[in-house]
Amino acid sequence: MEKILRHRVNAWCDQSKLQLSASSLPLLGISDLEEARPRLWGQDILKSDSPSADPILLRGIFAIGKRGCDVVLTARKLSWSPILPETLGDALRAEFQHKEEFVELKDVFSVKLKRRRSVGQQNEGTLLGITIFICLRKGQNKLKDSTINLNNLSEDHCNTWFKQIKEILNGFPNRPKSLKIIINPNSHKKEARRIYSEQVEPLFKLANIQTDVTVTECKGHALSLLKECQLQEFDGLVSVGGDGSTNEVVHGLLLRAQMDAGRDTDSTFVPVRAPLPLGLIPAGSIDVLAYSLYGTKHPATAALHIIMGHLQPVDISTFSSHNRLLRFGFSSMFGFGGRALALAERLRWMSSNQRREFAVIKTLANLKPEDCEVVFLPVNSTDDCFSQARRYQGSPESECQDQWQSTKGHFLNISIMAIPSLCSMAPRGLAPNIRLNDGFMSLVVARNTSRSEFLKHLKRYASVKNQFDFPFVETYTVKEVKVHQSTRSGSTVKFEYMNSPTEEKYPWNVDGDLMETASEVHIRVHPQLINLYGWNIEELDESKANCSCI
Ligand SMILES: Nc1ncnc2c1ncn2[C@@H]1O[C@H](COP(=O)(O)OP(=O)(O)OP(=O)(O)O)[C@@H](O)[C@H]1O
Repeated sequence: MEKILRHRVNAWCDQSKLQLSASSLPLLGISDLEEARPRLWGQDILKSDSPSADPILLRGIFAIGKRGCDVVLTARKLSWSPILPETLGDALRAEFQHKEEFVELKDVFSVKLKRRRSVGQQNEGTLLGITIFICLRKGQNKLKDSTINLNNLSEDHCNTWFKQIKEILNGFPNRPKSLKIIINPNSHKKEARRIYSEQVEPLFKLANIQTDVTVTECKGHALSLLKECQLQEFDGLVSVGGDGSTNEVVHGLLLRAQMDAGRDTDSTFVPVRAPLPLGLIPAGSIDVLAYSLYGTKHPATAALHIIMGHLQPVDISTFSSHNRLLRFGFSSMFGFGGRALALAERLRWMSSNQRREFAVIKTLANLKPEDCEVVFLPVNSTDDCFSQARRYQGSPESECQDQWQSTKGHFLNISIMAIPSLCSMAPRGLAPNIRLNDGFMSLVVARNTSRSEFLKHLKRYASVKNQFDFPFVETYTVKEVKVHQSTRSGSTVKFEYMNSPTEEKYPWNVDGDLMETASEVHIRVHPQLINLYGWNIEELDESKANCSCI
Protein backbone atom coordinates (compact mmCIF):
# COMPACT_ATOMS: atom_id res chain seq x y z
CA MET A 1 0.00 0.00 0.00
CA GLU A 2 2.76 2.44 1.03
CA LYS A 3 4.64 1.60 -2.17
CA ILE A 4 1.61 2.39 -4.32
CA LEU A 5 1.05 5.70 -2.49
CA ARG A 6 4.69 6.74 -2.92
CA HIS A 7 4.53 5.88 -6.59
CA ARG A 8 1.38 7.97 -7.06
CA VAL A 9 2.85 10.94 -5.18
CA ASN A 10 6.10 10.83 -7.14
CA ALA A 11 4.17 10.65 -10.40
CA TRP A 12 2.11 13.66 -9.35
CA CYS A 13 5.20 15.64 -8.34
CA ASP A 14 6.75 15.01 -11.75
CA GLN A 15 3.54 15.80 -13.57
CA SER A 16 2.93 19.06 -11.70
CA LYS A 17 6.63 20.04 -11.99
CA LEU A 18 6.94 20.24 -8.22
CA GLN A 19 10.58 20.84 -7.37
CA LEU A 20 11.58 19.32 -4.09
CA SER A 21 15.17 19.70 -3.14
CA ALA A 22 16.93 18.73 0.03
CA SER A 23 17.27 22.42 0.95
CA SER A 24 13.48 22.84 0.72
CA LEU A 25 12.88 20.42 3.50
CA PRO A 26 13.92 22.46 6.52
CA LEU A 27 11.29 24.95 5.41
CA LEU A 28 8.73 22.26 6.01
CA GLY A 29 10.24 21.20 9.28
CA ILE A 30 10.96 17.74 7.85
CA SER A 31 14.16 15.94 7.11
CA ASP A 32 13.38 13.45 4.40
CA LEU A 33 12.41 14.07 0.80
CA GLU A 34 10.12 11.07 0.59
CA GLU A 35 8.38 12.19 3.75
CA ALA A 36 7.70 15.60 2.24
CA ARG A 37 5.83 14.42 -0.81
CA PRO A 38 2.77 12.90 0.85
CA ARG A 39 2.30 16.02 2.99
CA LEU A 40 2.22 18.31 -0.02
CA TRP A 41 0.13 15.98 -2.04
CA GLY A 42 -2.37 15.75 0.80
CA GLN A 43 -3.22 19.43 0.67
CA ASP A 44 -2.45 20.68 -2.84
CA ILE A 45 -3.23 18.04 -5.37
CA LEU A 46 -6.86 19.12 -5.55
CA LYS A 47 -5.95 22.72 -6.30
CA SER A 48 -3.59 21.81 -9.08
CA ASP A 49 -6.30 19.62 -10.62
CA SER A 50 -8.69 22.56 -10.91
CA PRO A 51 -9.85 22.76 -14.57
CA SER A 52 -9.46 26.59 -14.80
CA ALA A 53 -5.79 26.54 -13.78
CA ASP A 54 -3.11 27.53 -16.35
CA PRO A 55 -0.58 24.82 -17.18
CA ILE A 56 1.99 24.68 -14.41
CA LEU A 57 5.54 25.43 -15.51
CA LEU A 58 7.22 24.95 -12.14
CA ARG A 59 6.17 24.00 -8.66
CA GLY A 60 8.43 24.05 -5.62
CA ILE A 61 9.04 25.06 -2.07
CA PHE A 62 10.42 28.39 -0.93
CA ALA A 63 10.31 30.31 2.31
CA ILE A 64 8.41 33.55 1.83
CA GLY A 65 8.66 35.78 4.86
CA LYS A 66 8.98 33.30 7.67
CA ARG A 67 6.65 30.67 6.19
CA GLY A 68 7.40 27.67 4.07
CA CYS A 69 5.28 28.01 0.94
CA ASP A 70 4.22 25.86 -1.94
CA VAL A 71 5.01 28.07 -4.94
CA VAL A 72 3.51 27.59 -8.39
CA LEU A 73 4.61 29.28 -11.61
CA THR A 74 2.47 29.48 -14.73
CA ALA A 75 3.06 31.68 -17.77
CA ARG A 76 0.59 34.18 -16.30
CA LYS A 77 1.17 34.19 -12.56
CA LEU A 78 3.34 33.25 -9.64
CA SER A 79 1.26 32.02 -6.71
CA TRP A 80 2.07 30.68 -3.29
CA SER A 81 0.25 29.29 -0.31
CA PRO A 82 1.53 28.30 3.12
CA ILE A 83 2.45 24.69 3.75
CA LEU A 84 0.55 23.61 6.82
CA PRO A 85 1.90 21.29 9.48
CA GLU A 86 -0.15 18.15 9.95
CA THR A 87 -0.46 18.96 13.62
CA LEU A 88 -2.63 21.99 12.84
CA GLY A 89 -6.23 21.53 13.94
CA ASP A 90 -8.92 21.06 11.28
CA ALA A 91 -10.46 24.49 11.86
CA LEU A 92 -7.15 26.30 11.38
CA ARG A 93 -6.26 24.11 8.42
CA ALA A 94 -9.52 25.06 6.71
CA GLU A 95 -8.87 28.72 7.39
CA PHE A 96 -5.37 28.66 5.86
CA GLN A 97 -6.21 26.23 3.08
CA HIS A 98 -7.31 28.93 0.66
CA LYS A 99 -4.76 31.60 1.61
CA GLU A 100 -3.21 31.59 -1.84
CA GLU A 101 -1.42 34.79 -2.80
CA PHE A 102 -0.19 35.63 -6.25
CA VAL A 103 1.43 38.19 -8.48
CA GLU A 104 0.76 38.42 -12.20
CA LEU A 105 3.86 38.11 -14.37
CA LYS A 106 2.77 41.18 -16.34
CA ASP A 107 3.49 43.16 -13.14
CA VAL A 108 6.95 41.64 -12.67
CA PHE A 109 9.83 43.56 -14.22
CA SER A 110 12.90 41.67 -13.06
CA VAL A 111 14.20 38.60 -11.30
CA LYS A 112 17.60 38.22 -9.64
CA LEU A 113 19.47 35.54 -7.71
CA LYS A 114 19.81 36.77 -4.15
CA ARG A 115 23.20 36.22 -2.51
CA ARG A 116 24.90 37.25 0.71
CA ARG A 117 28.58 38.16 0.56
CA SER A 118 30.56 38.77 3.71
CA VAL A 119 33.15 41.55 3.83
CA GLY A 120 36.24 40.43 1.94
CA GLN A 121 34.54 37.36 0.44
CA GLN A 122 35.94 36.86 -3.06
CA ASN A 123 33.41 34.54 -4.70
CA GLU A 124 29.87 35.52 -5.68
CA GLY A 125 28.54 34.81 -2.19
CA THR A 126 26.12 32.42 -0.52
CA LEU A 127 22.89 31.90 -2.39
CA LEU A 128 19.81 32.80 -0.38
CA GLY A 129 17.09 32.46 -3.01
CA ILE A 130 15.57 34.58 -5.76
CA THR A 131 14.10 38.07 -5.66
CA ILE A 132 11.16 39.05 -7.84
CA PHE A 133 10.81 42.77 -8.63
CA ILE A 134 7.27 43.98 -9.15
CA CYS A 135 5.55 47.18 -10.20
CA LEU A 136 2.59 48.17 -8.00
CA ARG A 137 -0.08 50.87 -8.25
CA LYS A 138 0.32 53.44 -5.49
CA GLY A 139 -2.70 55.69 -5.09
CA GLN A 140 -4.54 56.84 -8.18
CA ASN A 141 -1.73 57.40 -10.68
CA LYS A 142 1.60 56.59 -9.10
CA LEU A 143 3.58 53.39 -9.58
CA LYS A 144 6.17 52.01 -7.19
CA ASP A 145 8.57 49.09 -7.20
CA SER A 146 8.49 46.32 -4.63
CA THR A 147 10.07 42.90 -4.08
CA ILE A 148 9.11 39.37 -3.17
CA ASN A 149 11.89 37.16 -1.83
CA LEU A 150 11.64 33.44 -2.49
CA ASN A 151 14.21 31.89 -0.17
CA ASN A 152 15.81 28.55 -0.88
CA LEU A 153 19.46 27.62 -0.54
CA SER A 154 19.66 25.20 -3.48
CA GLU A 155 21.63 26.57 -6.49
CA ASP A 156 19.95 24.16 -8.93
CA HIS A 157 16.48 24.86 -7.66
CA CYS A 158 16.92 28.65 -7.76
CA ASN A 159 18.65 28.60 -11.15
CA THR A 160 15.78 26.64 -12.70
CA TRP A 161 13.24 29.14 -11.39
CA PHE A 162 15.39 32.14 -12.25
CA LYS A 163 15.81 31.01 -15.87
CA GLN A 164 12.14 30.16 -16.30
CA ILE A 165 10.91 33.48 -14.92
CA LYS A 166 13.48 35.38 -16.99
CA GLU A 167 12.30 33.58 -20.11
CA ILE A 168 8.71 34.63 -19.42
CA LEU A 169 9.76 38.25 -18.80
CA ASN A 170 11.80 38.33 -22.03
CA GLY A 171 8.65 37.37 -23.89
CA PHE A 172 6.74 40.56 -23.02
CA PRO A 173 6.58 42.82 -26.06
CA ASN A 174 7.41 46.55 -25.84
CA ARG A 175 9.65 46.25 -22.79
CA PRO A 176 12.83 48.10 -23.80
CA LYS A 177 16.23 46.44 -23.48
CA SER A 178 18.24 49.40 -24.72
CA LEU A 179 17.46 53.10 -24.30
CA LYS A 180 18.96 56.38 -25.49
CA ILE A 181 18.74 58.89 -22.63
CA ILE A 182 18.95 62.66 -23.21
CA ILE A 183 19.32 64.83 -20.08
CA ASN A 184 19.05 68.62 -19.96
CA PRO A 185 21.23 69.48 -16.93
CA ASN A 186 19.89 73.04 -16.88
CA SER A 187 16.19 72.30 -16.61
CA HIS A 188 14.32 74.10 -13.87
CA LYS A 189 16.50 73.88 -10.69
CA LYS A 190 19.27 71.98 -12.49
CA GLU A 191 18.18 68.73 -10.87
CA ALA A 192 17.68 66.57 -13.97
CA ARG A 193 21.01 64.75 -13.62
CA ARG A 194 20.39 63.97 -9.93
CA ILE A 195 16.80 62.87 -10.57
CA TYR A 196 18.04 60.51 -13.25
CA SER A 197 20.91 59.02 -11.23
CA GLU A 198 18.96 58.66 -7.97
CA GLN A 199 15.44 57.80 -9.02
CA VAL A 200 15.58 56.39 -12.53
CA GLU A 201 18.96 54.78 -13.28
CA PRO A 202 18.72 52.26 -10.38
CA LEU A 203 15.37 51.03 -11.72
CA PHE A 204 16.74 50.73 -15.28
CA LYS A 205 19.69 48.75 -13.87
CA LEU A 206 17.38 46.41 -11.96
CA ALA A 207 15.45 45.81 -15.17
CA ASN A 208 18.73 45.09 -17.04
CA ILE A 209 18.14 47.92 -19.50
CA GLN A 210 21.25 49.10 -21.35
CA THR A 211 21.47 52.88 -21.46
CA ASP A 212 23.41 55.36 -23.54
CA VAL A 213 23.31 58.75 -21.82
CA THR A 214 23.91 62.18 -23.37
CA VAL A 215 23.92 65.23 -21.12
CA THR A 216 23.18 68.17 -23.40
CA GLU A 217 25.65 71.05 -23.55
CA CYS A 218 23.43 73.73 -25.03
CA LYS A 219 20.05 74.38 -26.60
CA GLY A 220 19.83 72.52 -29.93
CA HIS A 221 22.25 69.75 -28.84
CA ALA A 222 19.47 67.14 -28.61
CA LEU A 223 18.16 68.15 -32.03
CA SER A 224 21.52 67.82 -33.77
CA LEU A 225 22.22 64.53 -31.96
CA LEU A 226 18.92 63.03 -33.08
CA LYS A 227 19.52 64.05 -36.68
CA GLU A 228 22.68 61.94 -36.77
CA CYS A 229 22.70 59.14 -34.20
CA GLN A 230 22.09 55.46 -34.98
CA LEU A 231 18.56 55.13 -33.66
CA GLN A 232 18.14 51.51 -34.73
CA GLU A 233 20.43 50.48 -31.85
CA PHE A 234 17.74 51.47 -29.36
CA ASP A 235 14.27 50.28 -28.37
CA GLY A 236 13.25 53.70 -27.06
CA LEU A 237 14.28 57.23 -26.28
CA VAL A 238 14.01 59.00 -22.92
CA SER A 239 14.05 62.75 -22.29
CA VAL A 240 14.95 63.92 -18.78
CA GLY A 241 14.02 67.57 -18.33
CA GLY A 242 11.12 69.98 -18.54
CA ASP A 243 8.59 70.52 -21.30
CA GLY A 244 11.01 72.58 -23.39
CA SER A 245 13.61 69.81 -23.47
CA THR A 246 11.00 67.22 -24.29
CA ASN A 247 9.71 69.34 -27.14
CA GLU A 248 13.22 69.55 -28.59
CA VAL A 249 13.59 65.76 -28.37
CA VAL A 250 10.12 65.10 -29.84
CA HIS A 251 10.81 67.54 -32.67
CA GLY A 252 14.22 65.95 -33.33
CA LEU A 253 12.80 62.41 -33.33
CA LEU A 254 9.98 63.25 -35.73
CA LEU A 255 12.16 65.38 -37.95
CA ARG A 256 14.62 62.50 -38.21
CA ALA A 257 11.75 60.18 -39.18
CA GLN A 258 10.73 62.57 -42.01
CA MET A 259 14.34 62.84 -43.21
CA ASP A 260 14.75 59.04 -43.21
CA ALA A 261 11.47 58.68 -45.12
CA GLY A 262 12.50 61.38 -47.62
CA ARG A 263 9.47 63.56 -46.78
CA ASP A 264 9.40 67.09 -48.13
CA THR A 265 8.17 69.00 -45.07
CA ASP A 266 5.97 71.61 -46.74
CA SER A 267 2.78 72.74 -45.05
CA THR A 268 0.63 69.94 -46.50
CA PHE A 269 2.95 66.97 -46.01
CA VAL A 270 1.69 63.81 -44.34
CA PRO A 271 4.27 62.97 -41.68
CA VAL A 272 5.49 59.44 -40.95
CA ARG A 273 5.33 58.13 -37.39
CA ALA A 274 8.19 58.37 -34.92
CA PRO A 275 10.39 55.27 -35.24
CA LEU A 276 10.84 54.82 -31.47
CA PRO A 277 8.66 55.31 -28.40
CA LEU A 278 9.61 58.18 -26.14
CA GLY A 279 9.65 58.25 -22.33
CA LEU A 280 9.47 61.47 -20.35
CA ILE A 281 11.19 61.80 -16.98
CA PRO A 282 9.82 65.03 -15.48
CA ALA A 283 12.51 67.34 -14.13
CA GLY A 284 11.02 70.72 -15.02
CA SER A 285 8.80 73.15 -13.14
CA ILE A 286 5.41 72.44 -14.70
CA ASP A 287 5.85 69.29 -16.80
CA VAL A 288 2.57 69.45 -18.69
CA LEU A 289 3.56 66.60 -21.01
CA ALA A 290 4.51 64.18 -18.23
CA TYR A 291 1.47 65.21 -16.16
CA SER A 292 -0.89 64.63 -19.10
CA LEU A 293 0.59 61.18 -19.59
CA TYR A 294 1.09 59.90 -16.05
CA GLY A 295 -1.26 62.13 -14.03
CA THR A 296 1.66 62.93 -11.75
CA LYS A 297 5.15 64.47 -11.80
CA HIS A 298 6.79 61.44 -10.25
CA PRO A 299 10.06 60.34 -11.89
CA ALA A 300 9.89 56.75 -10.57
CA THR A 301 6.36 56.35 -11.98
CA ALA A 302 7.59 57.54 -15.37
CA ALA A 303 10.58 55.16 -15.18
CA LEU A 304 8.34 52.20 -14.33
CA HIS A 305 6.01 52.94 -17.26
CA ILE A 306 9.09 52.84 -19.50
CA ILE A 307 10.38 49.60 -17.97
CA MET A 308 6.97 47.89 -18.21
CA GLY A 309 6.69 48.96 -21.87
CA HIS A 310 3.31 50.67 -21.41
CA LEU A 311 2.78 52.37 -24.77
CA GLN A 312 0.34 55.19 -25.40
CA PRO A 313 -0.15 56.53 -28.94
CA VAL A 314 -0.44 60.32 -28.79
CA ASP A 315 -1.55 62.99 -31.28
CA ILE A 316 0.84 65.77 -32.18
CA SER A 317 0.62 68.95 -34.24
CA THR A 318 2.86 70.46 -36.89
CA PHE A 319 3.51 74.20 -36.92
CA SER A 320 4.32 75.58 -40.37
CA SER A 321 4.79 79.06 -41.78
CA HIS A 322 5.07 80.09 -45.43
CA ASN A 323 4.94 76.44 -46.51
CA ARG A 324 7.85 75.47 -44.24
CA LEU A 325 7.74 73.19 -41.22
CA LEU A 326 8.76 75.03 -38.06
CA ARG A 327 8.12 72.55 -35.31
CA PHE A 328 6.31 69.48 -34.02
CA GLY A 329 4.54 70.12 -30.71
CA PHE A 330 1.65 69.06 -28.48
CA SER A 331 0.29 72.40 -27.29
CA SER A 332 0.82 76.06 -28.02
CA MET A 333 -0.10 79.55 -26.92
CA PHE A 334 0.03 82.80 -28.80
CA GLY A 335 -0.48 86.25 -27.27
CA PHE A 336 -0.24 86.31 -23.48
CA GLY A 337 1.29 82.79 -23.22
CA GLY A 338 3.88 83.50 -25.93
CA ARG A 339 4.84 86.93 -24.57
CA ALA A 340 5.21 85.68 -20.99
CA LEU A 341 7.54 82.87 -22.13
CA ALA A 342 9.57 85.24 -24.32
CA LEU A 343 10.11 87.51 -21.34
CA ALA A 344 10.94 84.58 -19.02
CA GLU A 345 13.60 83.41 -21.50
CA ARG A 346 15.27 86.80 -21.30
CA LEU A 347 15.43 86.45 -17.54
CA ARG A 348 17.28 83.11 -17.50
CA TRP A 349 19.73 84.57 -14.98
CA MET A 350 16.91 84.50 -12.39
CA SER A 351 15.86 81.31 -10.62
CA SER A 352 13.31 79.21 -12.49
CA ASN A 353 10.27 80.04 -10.33
CA GLN A 354 11.18 83.71 -9.95
CA ARG A 355 11.55 84.34 -13.68
CA ARG A 356 8.28 82.57 -14.44
CA GLU A 357 6.33 84.52 -11.82
CA PHE A 358 7.97 87.81 -12.75
CA ALA A 359 7.29 87.25 -16.48
CA VAL A 360 3.62 86.44 -15.88
CA ILE A 361 3.11 89.48 -13.64
CA LYS A 362 4.93 91.83 -16.03
CA THR A 363 3.07 90.48 -19.06
CA LEU A 364 -0.23 90.88 -17.22
CA ALA A 365 0.74 94.44 -16.30
CA ASN A 366 1.48 95.18 -19.97
CA LEU A 367 -1.46 93.18 -21.21
CA LYS A 368 -2.16 93.92 -24.87
CA PRO A 369 -4.22 92.17 -27.48
CA GLU A 370 -3.02 90.73 -30.79
CA ASP A 371 -4.92 91.81 -33.89
CA CYS A 372 -5.48 88.49 -35.61
CA GLU A 373 -7.61 86.43 -37.90
CA VAL A 374 -7.99 82.81 -36.80
CA VAL A 375 -9.15 80.45 -39.56
CA PHE A 376 -9.98 76.92 -38.48
CA LEU A 377 -11.37 73.60 -39.61
CA PRO A 378 -13.87 72.55 -36.97
CA VAL A 379 -14.72 68.98 -36.12
CA ASN A 380 -18.13 68.12 -37.51
CA SER A 381 -20.56 65.42 -36.48
CA THR A 382 -19.08 62.84 -38.84
CA ASP A 383 -15.61 63.30 -37.46
CA ASP A 384 -16.03 60.89 -34.61
CA CYS A 385 -16.55 58.09 -37.13
CA PHE A 386 -13.66 59.31 -39.24
CA SER A 387 -11.50 59.54 -36.20
CA GLN A 388 -12.40 56.01 -35.15
CA ALA A 389 -11.78 54.68 -38.65
CA ARG A 390 -8.46 56.49 -38.87
CA ARG A 391 -7.45 55.04 -35.54
CA TYR A 392 -8.03 51.51 -36.67
CA GLN A 393 -6.90 51.81 -40.28
CA GLY A 394 -3.81 53.80 -39.39
CA SER A 395 -4.69 56.47 -41.96
CA PRO A 396 -3.29 59.76 -40.73
CA GLU A 397 -5.64 62.26 -42.28
CA SER A 398 -9.39 62.65 -42.73
CA GLU A 399 -10.61 62.85 -46.30
CA CYS A 400 -14.03 64.35 -45.67
CA GLN A 401 -15.13 67.63 -47.24
CA ASP A 402 -14.70 70.22 -44.51
CA GLN A 403 -15.90 73.77 -44.05
CA TRP A 404 -13.38 76.32 -42.87
CA GLN A 405 -14.57 78.98 -40.42
CA SER A 406 -12.93 82.11 -39.13
CA THR A 407 -13.00 84.54 -36.26
CA LYS A 408 -11.33 87.96 -36.29
CA GLY A 409 -10.47 90.65 -33.80
CA HIS A 410 -8.24 91.52 -30.90
CA PHE A 411 -7.24 88.52 -28.83
CA LEU A 412 -5.43 88.41 -25.50
CA ASN A 413 -4.54 84.76 -25.87
CA ILE A 414 -5.00 81.93 -28.35
CA SER A 415 -4.34 78.33 -27.22
CA ILE A 416 -4.22 75.33 -29.54
CA MET A 417 -3.78 71.95 -27.84
CA ALA A 418 -3.63 68.41 -29.19
CA ILE A 419 -3.45 66.89 -25.67
CA PRO A 420 -5.45 67.73 -22.52
CA SER A 421 -2.44 69.63 -21.10
CA LEU A 422 -2.78 68.77 -17.42
CA CYS A 423 -0.58 70.28 -14.72
CA SER A 424 -0.79 70.95 -11.01
CA MET A 425 -2.07 74.46 -11.76
CA ALA A 426 -4.76 73.14 -14.12
CA PRO A 427 -5.55 69.66 -12.79
CA ARG A 428 -8.46 69.18 -15.21
CA GLY A 429 -6.27 70.38 -18.06
CA LEU A 430 -6.01 73.45 -20.26
CA ALA A 431 -8.10 71.46 -22.76
CA PRO A 432 -10.25 69.17 -20.61
CA ASN A 433 -12.27 67.68 -23.45
CA ILE A 434 -9.34 66.69 -25.63
CA ARG A 435 -7.94 63.18 -25.35
CA LEU A 436 -4.34 62.13 -25.92
CA ASN A 437 -5.28 60.29 -29.09
CA ASP A 438 -8.69 61.47 -30.36
CA GLY A 439 -7.27 63.12 -33.47
CA PHE A 440 -8.51 66.61 -32.53
CA MET A 441 -7.17 69.86 -31.12
CA SER A 442 -8.79 72.31 -28.77
CA LEU A 443 -8.80 75.95 -29.92
CA VAL A 444 -9.45 78.43 -27.09
CA VAL A 445 -9.49 82.14 -27.87
CA ALA A 446 -9.73 84.87 -25.24
CA ARG A 447 -10.87 88.14 -26.83
CA ASN A 448 -9.81 91.51 -25.55
CA THR A 449 -11.24 92.30 -22.15
CA SER A 450 -10.26 94.01 -18.91
CA ARG A 451 -7.21 92.78 -17.04
CA SER A 452 -9.34 91.74 -14.06
CA GLU A 453 -11.71 89.66 -16.22
CA PHE A 454 -8.79 87.99 -18.00
CA LEU A 455 -7.18 87.24 -14.63
CA LYS A 456 -10.43 85.65 -13.42
CA HIS A 457 -10.39 83.44 -16.50
CA LEU A 458 -6.78 82.37 -15.78
CA LYS A 459 -7.52 81.68 -12.12
CA ARG A 460 -10.42 79.42 -13.06
CA TYR A 461 -7.97 76.86 -14.50
CA ALA A 462 -6.96 75.98 -10.96
CA SER A 463 -10.53 75.81 -9.63
CA VAL A 464 -13.36 73.38 -10.23
CA LYS A 465 -15.40 76.02 -12.06
CA ASN A 466 -15.64 76.12 -15.85
CA GLN A 467 -12.70 78.21 -17.07
CA PHE A 468 -14.41 78.88 -20.39
CA ASP A 469 -17.62 80.31 -18.97
CA PHE A 470 -16.85 83.94 -19.86
CA PRO A 471 -18.40 86.02 -22.65
CA PHE A 472 -14.95 86.83 -24.09
CA VAL A 473 -13.82 83.18 -24.32
CA GLU A 474 -14.66 80.99 -27.32
CA THR A 475 -13.78 77.31 -27.65
CA TYR A 476 -13.74 75.05 -30.69
CA THR A 477 -12.71 71.49 -31.36
CA VAL A 478 -10.67 71.59 -34.55
CA LYS A 479 -8.37 69.70 -36.87
CA GLU A 480 -6.50 72.60 -38.41
CA VAL A 481 -5.91 76.26 -37.51
CA LYS A 482 -4.29 79.18 -39.31
CA VAL A 483 -3.36 82.24 -37.28
CA HIS A 484 -2.71 85.42 -39.27
CA GLN A 485 -1.27 88.32 -37.36
CA SER A 486 -2.36 91.64 -38.86
CA THR A 487 0.65 93.81 -39.61
CA ARG A 488 -0.63 97.27 -40.33
CA SER A 489 1.86 99.38 -42.24
CA GLY A 490 3.37 102.07 -40.10
CA SER A 491 2.40 100.34 -36.84
CA THR A 492 4.55 97.27 -36.83
CA VAL A 493 4.19 95.30 -33.62
CA LYS A 494 7.45 95.23 -31.70
CA PHE A 495 8.22 93.18 -28.65
CA GLU A 496 10.37 94.32 -25.79
CA TYR A 497 12.61 91.26 -25.93
CA MET A 498 13.59 91.72 -29.57
CA ASN A 499 17.09 92.83 -30.38
CA SER A 500 16.36 94.59 -33.62
CA PRO A 501 13.48 97.05 -33.73
CA THR A 502 12.90 96.25 -37.39
CA GLU A 503 12.50 92.52 -36.86
CA GLU A 504 8.91 91.43 -37.11
CA LYS A 505 8.57 88.11 -35.37
CA TYR A 506 5.97 86.87 -32.96
CA PRO A 507 6.54 84.70 -29.89
CA TRP A 508 4.73 81.38 -29.59
CA ASN A 509 4.91 79.13 -26.59
CA VAL A 510 5.13 75.58 -28.00
CA ASP A 511 5.27 73.06 -25.14
CA GLY A 512 7.03 75.62 -22.97
CA ASP A 513 9.63 76.29 -25.65
CA LEU A 514 9.88 79.63 -27.41
CA MET A 515 9.18 79.67 -31.14
CA GLU A 516 9.56 83.03 -32.83
CA THR A 517 7.98 83.24 -36.21
CA ALA A 518 6.54 85.41 -38.91
CA SER A 519 2.97 86.59 -39.06
CA GLU A 520 1.24 83.43 -40.26
CA VAL A 521 1.27 80.03 -38.60
CA HIS A 522 -0.55 76.93 -39.85
CA ILE A 523 -1.21 74.21 -37.26
CA ARG A 524 -2.41 70.70 -38.17
CA VAL A 525 -3.06 67.75 -35.88
CA HIS A 526 -1.68 64.31 -36.79
CA PRO A 527 -3.41 61.46 -34.98
CA GLN A 528 -1.22 59.09 -33.00
CA LEU A 529 2.01 60.14 -34.67
CA ILE A 530 4.15 59.16 -31.71
CA ASN A 531 4.12 56.46 -29.03
CA LEU A 532 4.91 57.72 -25.56
CA TYR A 533 5.65 55.41 -22.64
CA GLY A 534 2.69 55.82 -20.29
CA TRP A 535 -0.99 55.20 -20.09
CA ASN A 536 -4.21 57.03 -20.78
CA ILE A 537 -5.12 58.48 -17.43
CA GLU A 538 -8.32 59.95 -18.86
CA GLU A 539 -9.66 56.46 -19.38
CA LEU A 540 -8.90 55.58 -15.77
CA ASP A 541 -10.38 58.72 -14.33
CA GLU A 542 -14.16 58.50 -14.38
CA SER A 543 -14.62 62.07 -13.20
CA LYS A 544 -12.99 63.48 -16.33
CA ALA A 545 -15.36 61.57 -18.57
CA ASN A 546 -18.25 63.48 -16.99
CA CYS A 547 -16.61 66.87 -17.41
CA SER A 548 -18.73 69.28 -19.42
CA CYS A 549 -16.48 72.28 -19.53
CA ILE A 550 -16.74 72.93 -23.25
N1 LIG B 1 22.48 72.05 -21.77
C1 LIG B 1 21.57 72.98 -22.04
N2 LIG B 1 21.80 74.27 -21.72
C2 LIG B 1 20.89 75.22 -21.95
N3 LIG B 1 19.68 74.98 -22.52
C3 LIG B 1 19.40 73.73 -22.87
C4 LIG B 1 20.33 72.67 -22.65
N4 LIG B 1 19.77 71.52 -23.09
C5 LIG B 1 18.54 71.86 -23.57
N5 LIG B 1 18.32 73.17 -23.45
C6 LIG B 1 17.11 73.94 -23.78
O1 LIG B 1 16.57 74.43 -22.57
C7 LIG B 1 15.22 74.79 -22.81
C8 LIG B 1 14.39 74.68 -21.56
O2 LIG B 1 14.38 73.35 -21.15
P1 LIG B 1 13.40 72.82 -20.02
O3 LIG B 1 11.99 73.08 -20.39
O4 LIG B 1 13.79 71.42 -19.77
O5 LIG B 1 13.83 73.66 -18.77
P2 LIG B 1 13.04 74.77 -18.02
O6 LIG B 1 12.48 75.76 -18.97
O7 LIG B 1 13.97 75.27 -16.99
O8 LIG B 1 11.93 73.89 -17.36
P3 LIG B 1 10.42 74.24 -17.24
O9 LIG B 1 10.00 74.72 -18.60
O10 LIG B 1 9.73 73.02 -16.85
O11 LIG B 1 10.42 75.28 -16.19
C9 LIG B 1 14.76 73.91 -23.93
O12 LIG B 1 14.37 74.75 -24.97
C10 LIG B 1 15.99 73.14 -24.37
O13 LIG B 1 16.12 73.12 -25.76
